Order: sequence, then structure tokens, then C-alpha cells
Amino acid sequence: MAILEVDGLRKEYGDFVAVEGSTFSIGRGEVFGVVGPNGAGKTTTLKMLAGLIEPSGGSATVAGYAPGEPAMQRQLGFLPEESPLYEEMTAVDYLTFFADLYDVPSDVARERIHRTLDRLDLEHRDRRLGNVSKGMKRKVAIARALVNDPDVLIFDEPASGLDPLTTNYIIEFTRELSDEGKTIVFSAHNLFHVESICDRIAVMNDGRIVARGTLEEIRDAHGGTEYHVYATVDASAALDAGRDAVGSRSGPSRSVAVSRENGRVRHVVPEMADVEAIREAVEANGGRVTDIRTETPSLEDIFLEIASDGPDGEAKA
Ligand SMILES: Nc1ncnc2c1ncn2[C@@H]1O[C@H](COP(=O)(O)OP(=O)(O)OP(=O)(O)O)[C@@H](O)[C@H]1O
Repeated sequence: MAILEVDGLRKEYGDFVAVEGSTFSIGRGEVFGVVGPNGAGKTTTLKMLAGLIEPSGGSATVAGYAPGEPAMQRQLGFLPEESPLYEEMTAVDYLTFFADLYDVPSDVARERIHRTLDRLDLEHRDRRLGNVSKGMKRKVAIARALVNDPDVLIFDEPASGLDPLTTNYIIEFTRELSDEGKTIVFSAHNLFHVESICDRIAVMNDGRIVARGTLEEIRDAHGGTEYHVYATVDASAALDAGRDAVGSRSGPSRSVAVSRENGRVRHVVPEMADVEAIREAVEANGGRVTDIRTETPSLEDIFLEIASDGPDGEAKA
């Protein structure tokens, strides 16, 4: 069942359209990644979901409530891309202050805050926030998004600009929150992280969602898996001849890309059925197949392809 529904969401700044026609829904317990180049509209989308900016059109609901409604705020934890903290306060005082705003009973708040900070491995809890490292500040900001124990978390770039150790900590922690049943909307530039923890992904470009679905679905819509057949001879001429003689059924369904690599000839085809046709053509040409590999494009490969295509490269809206 969807806990977050977005329908035709739009944001204009004067004449400029920052987000256009965003439509998606997110199931309870899902981790949904929003990716896209700088200026694609990710932060604007997340802020509209969190009720921090007013949409110019379309609608969104979180747990059945419109963004900004007090009942929805109780269900939501938002981690902004930039999260200035009150520098004079300690982490514990700062988090206690926000727990109070959510009317969390003080004994529950104390236990929740320390448990979260333990899980985030946060040291120096009694040091002024103005004197702690960037990674610690980010952890405190994450803990702040959790003080009301929300069902839905919106994390805008949770680990950007942090060292690899802190980054891994935060990504692992996000995964654990998902395992506990939280629904998480997550934007990130590090596509490896998105690929490793997101169930579904929306790729944005120029304010529009240009691809959406599981990584598998997005892969299929953008070329999918390729088969690389390595052989001692180039079979493309034999394949062409076979195709000319008896029609396309004897040859690969699509064109074969041929290149040379370490003295071998690599034939790249899009379908498993094509692999057999290549093997036959190689043998008919006096050669043999030495290796067959499947190559799956990473989210990064797909992202680069989509981002360079622009909105016309739309796979699924
Ligand atoms: N308050 C504003 N007034 C005018 N334009 C804005 C405003 N906020 C954002 N924009 C523009 O809207 C577009 C989308 O911005 P947004 O911050 O949502 O992108 P993003 O995908 O989060 O980018 P990044 O990865 O750089 O954080 C950008 O071109 C940005 O300059």
C-alpha cells in the first residue's frame, strides 16, 4: 500500500519551471531514490513533499495527509541538504529541544536520543555543536529527523561531502532504518549508494522524471543486459551473409557491435538468442568461441545516458 503519493507535482519560480509533472507513489517500507544532475529538481521535490515549499500545481500526500499538515509532520522526519544547527547547544540539548517541540515525553526522548546517537556512534555528545566535525553535525541532523520516531523519512543528500567512513556509517544506518520498516525517500549523487540501498529509483533531469522503476526496469528500458561473445575470428561477415540468405531469423535480432581486445574479437549483442547465432557463425568461419560474458550497465552508465539524452530520453513517466 502506498504511503506517499505524488501526482503531477509542479514548481515554478517566476517563469522558470523547477519541477514539472512529477508523478510517483512509494510503498510502506520502501527505499525510494531520487537521482539526477545538479539543478534537476531533486531538492525542490523533496521540500514540497516535506511541506517546506508550496507546490505551484499537482498534489502530494504523506500517510494520507497533505504536506505541512500537523498530523503529517508527526509522521515525517526530514533531513535537509544543508542543516545548520544551533552552534551554542550540545547534541543532546539540541535533540531534546526538538523532541520537546514534538511533545515527546522527556524519558522517552532521553532514551530515544541516546539510542540513536549510540547507533550513529556519536562521540562528544556534550561538546558545543559549533566545535564538532562536519560528520558529527550530519549525524546530529539525522538524529534530529528521528526524534519523533517518524514512519517516513526524507533524506536529502544524507552523506554528501563526508569522509568514506562516515558515509558508510550513514548509508548502513539508513539501510537499518529501512529494515525496521521506515519508508525512506533518499536523494544522492553517489549512485553506488543509491544502487545499493534503494528498492526503486526516479531519475530526474531538467525538472522532469525521465526514468522510474526498479533498477532492473530502468536497465531494461535503457538497453538492459548485453552479451559479450569473445571469439578467435570476426563472425560479423558470416552473420550478415546468413541474414541475407535466409532472413533475420538466422542472425542476431539487432546489430552486432564488433571490436578487438587482446587479440580476440568481441561481439556485443543484446539478447541471449543472438549468442547461439554468433557461435554458429564463428564456427562456420573456422574459429571458436573462447568466452561469453554478460555485462550489466551500472546505474551510473544509465544515468550518464539519460542525463545526456535530456527529457526526450524518457523511459517511463
Ligand atoms: N528559490 C528559488 N528560486 C529560483 N530558482 C530556484 C529556487 N530554488 C531552486 N531553484 C532552481 O530550481 C532548479 C532545481 O533546483 P534543485 O535545488 O531542486 O535541484 P537539485 O536537483 O536538488 O540540484 P543539486 O543536486 O545541485 O542539489 C535549479 O535550477 C535551481 O536553480
